Amino acid sequence: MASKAPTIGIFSSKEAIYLSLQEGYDFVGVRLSTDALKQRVESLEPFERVQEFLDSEIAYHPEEHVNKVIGLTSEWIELDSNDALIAQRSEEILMKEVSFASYCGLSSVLCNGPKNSDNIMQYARSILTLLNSSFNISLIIQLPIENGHEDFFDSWKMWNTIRTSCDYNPRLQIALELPPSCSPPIELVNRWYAEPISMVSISCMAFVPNPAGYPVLGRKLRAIFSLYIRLNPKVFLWDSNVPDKVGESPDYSIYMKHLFDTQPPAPLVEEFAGGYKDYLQIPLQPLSHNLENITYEIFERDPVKYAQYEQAIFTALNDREESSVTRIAVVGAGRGPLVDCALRAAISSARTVDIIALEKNSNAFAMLLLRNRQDWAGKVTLVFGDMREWNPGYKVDILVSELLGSMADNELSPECLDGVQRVLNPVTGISIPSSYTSYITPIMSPKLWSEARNLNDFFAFSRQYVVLMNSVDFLAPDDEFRFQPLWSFHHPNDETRVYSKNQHNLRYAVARFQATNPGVLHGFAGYFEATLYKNISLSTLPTTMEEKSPDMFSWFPIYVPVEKPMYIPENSQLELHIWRMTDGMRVWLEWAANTYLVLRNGSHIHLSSTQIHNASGKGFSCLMH
Ligand SMILES: C[S@@+](CC[C@H](N)C(=O)[O-])C[C@H]1O[C@@H](n2cnc3c(N)ncnc32)[C@H](O)[C@@H]1O
Repeated sequence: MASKAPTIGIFSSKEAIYLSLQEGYDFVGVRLSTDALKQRVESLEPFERVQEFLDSEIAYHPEEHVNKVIGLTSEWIELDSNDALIAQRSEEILMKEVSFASYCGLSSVLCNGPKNSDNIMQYARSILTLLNSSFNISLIIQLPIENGHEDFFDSWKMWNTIRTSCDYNPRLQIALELPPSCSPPIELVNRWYAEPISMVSISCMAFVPNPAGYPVLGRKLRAIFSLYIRLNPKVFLWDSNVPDKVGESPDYSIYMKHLFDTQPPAPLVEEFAGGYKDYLQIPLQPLSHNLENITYEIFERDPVKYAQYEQAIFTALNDREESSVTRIAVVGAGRGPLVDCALRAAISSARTVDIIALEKNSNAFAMLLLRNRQDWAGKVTLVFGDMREWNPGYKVDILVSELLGSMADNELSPECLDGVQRVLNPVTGISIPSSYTSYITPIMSPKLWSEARNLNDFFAFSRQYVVLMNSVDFLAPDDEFRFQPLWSFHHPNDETRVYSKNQHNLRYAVARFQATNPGVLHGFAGYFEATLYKNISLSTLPTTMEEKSPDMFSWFPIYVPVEKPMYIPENSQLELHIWRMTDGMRVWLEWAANTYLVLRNGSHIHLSSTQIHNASGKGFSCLMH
């Protein structure tokens, strides 16, 4: 279900505003000028200017419902006309209409989209002039999801040129028009989903009567619309007859609200963290910082992660001699949820265990002391300190840890576990997790990229961000190569390969992706899979999470941004170079991307490259101490 109540509006005249609102609409779209303006403009000599509007040319004046009105600019203007005079007059009129709308106190106006891709730069320049001449008002450009051109992406390409020319101005938004007979491919539907759609516009002609005579949308339109509902856009119904009295016009608003109400429930993660959609968070550094109580509390709300750990410990215990006593060390125990898992697994496997809980955060350790007294009857051995310096004088059988970040190793699990594996029985010892692998895919997301830029921080594009991704489109086709593995870590590590200054934990990977459709690279999305024990795993990877750890929401993906968005033409290859670097004190990522055009004969032409981001970890690194 959409998270907010829908906002539904309809075309109206100034006189019918009150009536339309009484009919149940949340806003109305009202013309700003009348046909008299068009007639006067057509009769002007080429050297004459439009000057001020005449009384008969103004269709709207400020009134009490001004906050529920969207101004509709003149449909007949053509910023992208081949005729220079028409283009110039159009810009003049649009400037006047927007200025008048702003004076009236309207917060947004709806403008016709471009029609002529040959003159798209002309259109874009006029829009930028308009944005620069107004400060409070948003320009919503109406664009069809597809414009009937042979190239399905033609309408999107025009938008992309305008948006890029206007330097991603946040007051430039889209009213995505869903024509009654449209049948766009899913790649195009998904592409628009990543764009700043503030409105979906549907002609009232698209409604057809159902058997009971009520207006409804056809199956295809309903399916497309149902996806965009998740963006909480305004819905604008146009082509309607302006009613003279309440109850006269068909019940479009009731039907649209019904459509919102009958959407399938949102994924669990959205119920839990819907407010965090597309919100950039700097990754935690649980090794060098002490986490707050609330952070632990949020971790502990995900039942799936702990169920998987419990199952892994249970299976590992079952694999041990029935009569043996198993020493389990939970390292980085936090407030103790994995200790609970180990205790429950011991009961269900009927094994005798000796549990040690180690934690270096003195605040969380206070909680472990309390829990040991209140919940564990003092049976758990508590150790305060850094696991890398722990010298218990005995070996443990199972080492349980959860030190994973959104790209698996980015919270320095490898560095911590390398340091503590000395205490693991070298022959039969088990590490839970036993391995993990990071995955990556290129993404287009004007939203995430703009959020990073709006941080106004010199190092904004040197960091990675944890994000519940929503306004994102994948640039690689939906096949087995969309998400590519970068590197893995295994525990216990082969000690002969542990070098000084942490050099054995350096990694370098090159991932190559085909892009069949055009797009813009705004960065990469990172995920991980972890094997806890045998076939018991955790996954945040969209292709395997359903099978391995369904409904787990402990980790959002990571956004690895690129500083300059890079246009990706159709049939090109995208190459990511990514390094996990370390100097023995810190660990950081560096990354860069290249694009190549793939010719029919299979040869590649280099198109462009990004800089290497975060060189020497100058912008962002994780401290090892
Ligand atoms: C992601 S939290 C997990 C907490 C808990 N095990 C859970 O699953 O809810 C990681 C914990 O490991 C601790 N930690 C990280 N590095 C550590 C180290 N080198 N030695 C001891 N504790 C560490 C942190 O303080 C934090 O409490």
